[in-house]
Amino acid sequence: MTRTLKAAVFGTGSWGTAFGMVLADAGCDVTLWGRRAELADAVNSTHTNPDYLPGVELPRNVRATTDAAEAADAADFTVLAVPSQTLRAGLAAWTPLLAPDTVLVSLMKGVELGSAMRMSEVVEDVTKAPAERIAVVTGPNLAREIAARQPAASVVACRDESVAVRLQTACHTPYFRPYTNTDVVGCELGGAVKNVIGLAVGIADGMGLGDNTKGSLITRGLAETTRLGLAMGADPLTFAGLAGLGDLVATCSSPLSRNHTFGTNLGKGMTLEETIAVTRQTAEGVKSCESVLDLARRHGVDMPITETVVGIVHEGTPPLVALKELMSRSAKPERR
Ligand SMILES: NC(=O)c1ccc[n+]([C@@H]2O[C@H](COP(=O)([O-])OP(=O)(O)OC[C@H]3O[C@@H](n4cnc5c(N)ncnc54)[C@H](O)[C@@H]3O)[C@@H](O)[C@H]2O)c1
Ligand SMILES: O=P(O)(O)OC[C@H](O)CO
Repeated sequence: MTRTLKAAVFGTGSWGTAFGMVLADAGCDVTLWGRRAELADAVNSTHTNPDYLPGVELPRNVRATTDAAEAADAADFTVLAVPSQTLRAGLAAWTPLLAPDTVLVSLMKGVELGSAMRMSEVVEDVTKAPAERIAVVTGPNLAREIAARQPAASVVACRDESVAVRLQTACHTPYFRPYTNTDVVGCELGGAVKNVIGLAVGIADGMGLGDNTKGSLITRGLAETTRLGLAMGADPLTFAGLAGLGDLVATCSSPLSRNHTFGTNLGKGMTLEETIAVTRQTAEGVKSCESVLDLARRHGVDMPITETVVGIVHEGTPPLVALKELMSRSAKPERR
């Protein structure tokens, strides 16, 4: 008889909880770790996460705790689902508690400010685990839709393909179809930069612009993501897949996307402060647009849409002015 796999999920927000549900539906025993005792109690007593996934009934093999050691104990998979900019500090505290040889799984779609590290690099830096034991799950996976068990595909990326296959099996359900990939750099960049492009498309939507603008931003957004990926050693084909185009389309089309919604509010004329005040959950692109631009500069890559988003979000450039600047750049061939 095969042993039931154990998963610890650090982060009881919308994606940590929804992915915990996927793992549980696939047969794992799942322990969510969160900071607040009331939320852990609610998960254990009502089998719901009323703060992040109200109305969704969680499987009975999902439980929650505020005790990081209890969550981490004997976990085959340690899943990390906190806001990207908080990962380093949280993980430093959890590292001594991690099960030996656990596979570390990042669900996060951001780039660290200052270091410009991708999340798997932060995990490696803090835990000193080998890259072969660090995996990434990414793709068009809006948490609310996954929690409703609507069909979706995803990517499980790890440098060691056998580890990716193990995780693929552990999270494969009738509604969640994970594909493996060994291009961790490309998969992570796809996830992080799509949030920035999602902000840009949201801004355009908020300004009342139409589908030509959206199609152009998505396509040119993918072009600049691919340029950065190539400079960083990623496989350009990754960006035509779920971690690239797939996630970009989902994020840029959906009112469920926090990045898209954040952009829409800015495009409608709300200030950054007003927009932050009405945003309850993590919109990674707001901070990561700066670290993505930092990465682009370090690699000598031109990312005009990302630069435009940084201008609007962090430098107070009015969206209309930023758009005019973007459109008045000198003409160039499509493939350069
Ligand atoms: N929500 C989605 O649809 C979705 C899908 C795919 C990937 N992601 C990515 O997953 C990551 C997590 O997103 P989410 O949607 O679960 O965010 P969320 O805002 O719904 O939840 C974040 C969780 O982290 C906790 N948290 C905040 N600051 C913390 C800290 N300093 N230490 C520990 N915990 C802290 C919050 O209390 C909350 O439980 C992000 O990188 C996001 O881009 C989200
Ligand atoms: O709500 P967002 O904008 O963080 O997007 C959620 C997921 O990343 C979509 O795949």
